[in-house]
Amino acid sequence: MTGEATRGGGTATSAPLVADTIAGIRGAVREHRMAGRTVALVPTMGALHDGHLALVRRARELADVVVVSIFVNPLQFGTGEDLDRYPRTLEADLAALAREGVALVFAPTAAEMYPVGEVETRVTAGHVGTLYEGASRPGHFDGVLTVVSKLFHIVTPDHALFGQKDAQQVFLVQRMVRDLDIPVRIEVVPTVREPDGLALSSRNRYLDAAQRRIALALSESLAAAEAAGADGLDEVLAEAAGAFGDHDGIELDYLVVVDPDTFLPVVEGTTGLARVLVAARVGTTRLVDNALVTLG
Ligand SMILES: Nc1ncnc2c1ncn2[C@@H]1O[C@H](COP(=O)(O)OP(=O)(O)OP(=O)(O)O)[C@@H](O)[C@H]1O
Ligand SMILES: CC(C)(CO)[C@@H](O)C(=O)[O-]
Ligand code: BAL
Repeated sequence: MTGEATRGGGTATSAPLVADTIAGIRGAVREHRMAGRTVALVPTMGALHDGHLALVRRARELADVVVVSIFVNPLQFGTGEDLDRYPRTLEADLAALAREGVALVFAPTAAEMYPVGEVETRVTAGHVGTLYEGASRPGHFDGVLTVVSKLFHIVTPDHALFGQKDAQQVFLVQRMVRDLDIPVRIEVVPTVREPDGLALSSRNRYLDAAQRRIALALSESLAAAEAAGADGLDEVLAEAAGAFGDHDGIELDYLVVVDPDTFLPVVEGTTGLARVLVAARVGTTRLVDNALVTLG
């Protein structure tokens, strides 16, 4: 790697090597490959928390070398969304990754990833990409899949890790890998929660104390859904929606129960495993969560 392509820091044994160019990370990965080492990629947008670190820890179990990418991808943000205010905490992120023994960090600029500005060629997420998160954030999943596919081409990992918290993203990434024959194994890591149930999320930083309490409606709605599973879909939806009735200051965006295999909504009378997806706005902050339920 060239000096320009890297930003080290700390001791050589514990601090990750940080590449901000595609050539730099490719060169660093190539060196590990030549030494016969396997590689796992953890794609993130930074502002790291214990959810991200759970992905990193699992990645360390799966491969010899862990690459964490930190990139707030403009392509997956719509007009009026929080691209500009999204938390950027690179120094703290690097310190956390050093403690986790991460070898390599890829932290490119937008100009490095998209040198001509808008990209003309994109991966399309298809019909499921237009539902739920995709309905509220048009183009979001095309942006996610495009950058994830670029990251796969740049890092060429054996394994890539994603959090179950973003369930629709997981489904679409897995399908992209299958549809496009990308030679990477996708590992899904369970959602890490606060002791009171709130799913960890970088966007939780936007919440004040009162909003933080109100945001518990998401995990409470999922707990209500799980408890009502035996009574079937209509009860699950009614019980889960009830958790939002108890709170002012939160606006339900969607609450839906989907078939885990197709990610399409299930109909009343369906039995077996299904996934409840929920999204809500607390003030100006959008939060998502999901859980498995057994229907019938
Ligand atoms: N609580 C969590 N548990 C497990 N994985 C998580 C959790 N939160 C995020 N992840 C995963 O970490 C990866 C990077 O996510 P990202 O950087 O967008 O963080 P985030 O907390 O989801 O941020 P945001 O608030 O923007 O949704 C994704 O695969 C995501 O699913
Ligand atoms: C996968 C990802 C890093 C792509 O930008 C992002 O969508 C995220 O952090 O979940
Ligand atoms: N964690 C999902 C990425 C996003 O909200 O843009």
